[in-house]
Amino acid sequence: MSPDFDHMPEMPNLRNERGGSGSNSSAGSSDTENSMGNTTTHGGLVADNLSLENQATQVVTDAVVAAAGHGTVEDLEVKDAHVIFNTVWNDLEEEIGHENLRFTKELILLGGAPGSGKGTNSEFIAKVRGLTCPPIIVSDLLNTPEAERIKEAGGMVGDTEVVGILFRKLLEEEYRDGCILDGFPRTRVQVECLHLLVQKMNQLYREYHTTPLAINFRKPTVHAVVLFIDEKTSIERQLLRGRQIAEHNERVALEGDGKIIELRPTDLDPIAAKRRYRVFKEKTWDALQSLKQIYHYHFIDADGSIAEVERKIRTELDYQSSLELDPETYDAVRGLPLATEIGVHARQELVRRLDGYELEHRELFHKVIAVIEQRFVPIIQRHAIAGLSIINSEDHLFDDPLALAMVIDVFAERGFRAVANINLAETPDHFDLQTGKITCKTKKIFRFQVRFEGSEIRRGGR
Ligand SMILES: Nc1ncnc2c1ncn2[C@@H]1O[C@H](COP(=O)(O)OP(=O)(O)O)[C@@H](O)[C@H]1O
Repeated sequence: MSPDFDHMPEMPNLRNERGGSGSNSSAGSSDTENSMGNTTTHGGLVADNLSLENQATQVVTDAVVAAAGHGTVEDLEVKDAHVIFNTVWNDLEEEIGHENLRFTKELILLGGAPGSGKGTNSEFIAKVRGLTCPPIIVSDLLNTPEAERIKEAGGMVGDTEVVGILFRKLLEEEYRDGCILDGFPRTRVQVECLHLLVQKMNQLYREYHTTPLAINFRKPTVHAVVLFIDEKTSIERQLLRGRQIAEHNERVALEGDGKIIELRPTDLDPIAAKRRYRVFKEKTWDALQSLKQIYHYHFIDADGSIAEVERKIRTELDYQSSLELDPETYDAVRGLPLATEIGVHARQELVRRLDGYELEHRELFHKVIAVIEQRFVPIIQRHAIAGLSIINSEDHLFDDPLALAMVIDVFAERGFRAVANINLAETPDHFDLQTGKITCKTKKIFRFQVRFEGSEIRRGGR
């Protein structure tokens, strides 16, 4: 196995192959082409589809900024969350009494970008889960003048306020069997507060388990349902909602029948709608993803018609419950990504990686692009009909694994599917007449397979 791979960053579609001296690797210099891909592989390391990026945007809370330099962002957020949680919890306990801290049995956390369909699908999800109470729409709970002002600007209300109001709401009798939380958690601090709440609920369950009050303290279950849409769809749907509500309110004003619905300024202004989506991406997305490590996690690709999304939600919820995995088994596999999730994210991650190359490795990136343009593209053009080119290169540029990853990503961005192999070809270099020992020279050959839609040529004769 090539030692290069010991230090190789994660990269997509990169294979390491060791070819013996008999391999068909082209030993010539520069880039060569080959129309047959018959490489010999000997137990090479395969590192397919691994992501290069590890650049998740960090959420920085006010407290973190204030305390900068005293620990990691995560540590500080956990501390923040403990302070917030303990304050809220102690207040509640004092106000209503320990044995009245009766929370819900089943929490369904409904998350997703603005416009992803949380409001649209919450009734359907309630039906599927057999819940009759209305969803708790967290942003509707936040209606103090200060909170309204923040919401109108597309920002997020402070964690202390959200957690305080929400926990109080969750204690209402009608949510005892379960409830849908539309729009919580939205930050990592809120995720931490949720963990602490679930811990307390579990403690209460254990405490009252063998007492006559046990029915009020059932073991909680938590499901996270995450609806995924991209930025463009998010903005389109926010604006669509704005138009629908404006039309509805006009009708109500004209006919005097029905109720005026609150119209969010961000639903009328494309720039504000975009800002709202960005806030979601920076602060909420990672927080939602982290839920899959702990709770039942349902990722839904929410692109498509309302009926299609409903179908996906039903399939996902039915599927997970029909598996009836033992909790320990489920715990063991839950951290692995779902196939649907990977497919949907692939494009976004590619964009993020490409932008990262331009920002952080500009010189190498432009060298790679130049090689592709000047040496690879002419070869590919000659194989336009076959839709497959195999290009061998000995360019030392590719000694850097990042350069190989760049080739694959650039091709992917342009609609090609590329795979890179490294062949180590050993050619006899020296023959010792006395001992009979042959010394070989190892040559590294980078082989790129580039696939694309070939051209249909109608054969003559008809
Ligand atoms: N699958 C869908 N296809 C088309 N429009 C949708 C879909 N889901 C929701 N919408 C529309 O998008 C807008 C925003 O949906 P909403 O449920 O209010 O999103 P959220 O609560 O996640 O912000 C609404 O006008 C809704 O009718």
